[in-house]
Amino acid sequence: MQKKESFFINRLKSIGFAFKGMLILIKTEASIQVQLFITIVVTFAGFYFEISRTEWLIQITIIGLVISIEGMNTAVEYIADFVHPEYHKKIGLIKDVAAGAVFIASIIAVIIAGIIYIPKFN
Ligand SMILES: Nc1ncnc2c1ncn2[C@@H]1O[C@H](COP(=O)(O)OP(=O)(O)OP(=O)(O)O)[C@@H](O)[C@H]1O
Repeated sequence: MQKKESFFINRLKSIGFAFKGMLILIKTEASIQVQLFITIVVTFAGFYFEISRTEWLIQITIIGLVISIEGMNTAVEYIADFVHPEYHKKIGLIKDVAAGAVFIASIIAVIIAGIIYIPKFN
């Protein structure tokens, strides 16, 4: 019983830490703020163009993917700056690769947006 209680309390604490991390990302990361603005715009677009249930699912999934990877990219930047605050070729490579991951998800997001919304203008 004691063990079970501490398990749930620990899980609740973890959710608290994760929530704190999410707020830090929203408050401090310009790229996350831009992505949240885009999220608001495409959410309005989704209602305006009355996109289908499947289109909503895909739209929400890709938004979640882009913002989540952006968050991981920020974490990689924090680690890189912590372990090696000075300029280093390897740190540049690590940050570029992390940014590249966000870029891949963003390209896919733009393609998905095109597939969903371009036909609505025809
Ligand atoms: N310590 C470093 N050594 C070498 N190159 C670096 C270093 N710090 C940054 N860079 C280069 O500058 C780029 C931008 O790094 P920075 O940490 O400023 O990210 P950012 O512009 O804040 O990215 P984001 O917009 O995703 O938060 C890196 O991708 C890398 O090419």
